[in-house]
Amino acid sequence: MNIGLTGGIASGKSTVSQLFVQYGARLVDADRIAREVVLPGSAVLEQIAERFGSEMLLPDGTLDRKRLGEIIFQDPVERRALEQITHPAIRKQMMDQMKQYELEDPKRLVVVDVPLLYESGLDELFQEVVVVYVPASIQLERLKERDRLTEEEAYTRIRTQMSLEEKRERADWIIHNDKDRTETERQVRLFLQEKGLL
Ligand SMILES: CC(C)(COP(=O)(O)OP(=O)(O)OC[C@H]1O[C@@H](n2cnc3c(N)ncnc32)[C@H](O)[C@@H]1O)[C@@H](O)C(=O)NCCC(=O)NCCS
Ligand SMILES: Nc1ncnc2c1ncn2[C@@H]1O[C@H](COP(=O)(O)OP(=O)(O)OP(=O)(O)O)[C@@H](O)[C@H]1O
Repeated sequence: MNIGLTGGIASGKSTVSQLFVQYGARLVDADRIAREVVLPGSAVLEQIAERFGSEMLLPDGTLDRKRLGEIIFQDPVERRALEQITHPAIRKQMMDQMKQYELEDPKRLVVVDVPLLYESGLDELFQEVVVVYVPASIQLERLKERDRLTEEEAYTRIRTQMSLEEKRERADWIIHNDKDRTETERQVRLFLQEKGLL
């Protein structure tokens, strides 16, 4: 079985993914793939340098993620341009990994963590979509704290994504991550029990 796991920025997707892994699932992580497809020497990194300028590369040839982030989270045109370059490669790699894991062990759960799952219209690819939900105030606080952002910077990033309320409405299953990690783990176990996976 496969599930698509999504939510908002800093709502707790990685935290919940790791819990699924603890209970035996295999994980496909779109953020991680997004980092792999821009490694030095890749066609994607070359296209980014062409479109955004070679000043997007650090002296060691890797992508200056902070600098590119400052541009794309503020400007929808630039963001679209980056997505058009990166998303096809990310999607292909994601689907390849998912299919390979399913072939290797058809009974084992495959969790695919995709931040922009609904925004990119990928919900039909998965048997079920699980949304990791937190109220907006907690999302803002956790994002500010984790990424050392000001209130304004954190808001700007949150606003680039579909609201968590809308994602929650579309979800097949919701995991509430506003309490402590033990409570979140209880909900992960409940999901696995319901699906006969625990
Ligand atoms: C702009 C980049 C270089 C900034 O890197 P940085 O290391 O600061 O952030 P990181 O990649 O860890 O992303 C953190 C979170 O930002 C959010 N985010 C990233 N890209 C986008 C986007 N295009 N639109 C909205 N939210 C985004 C996601 O919630 C993600 O989990 C990077 O996010 C990127 O390459 N984005 C384009 C690829 C993409 O869309 N990735 C996200 C889904 S696969
Ligand atoms: N139940 C919780 N209680 C307290 N802090 C939490 C909880 N769950 C997650 N966090 C913290 O909130 C922050 C965001 O969590 P996490 O990194 O899992 O989110 P994410 O959705 O994967 O983020 P991104 O979209 O940026 O990849 C982290 O600093 C994490 O340690």
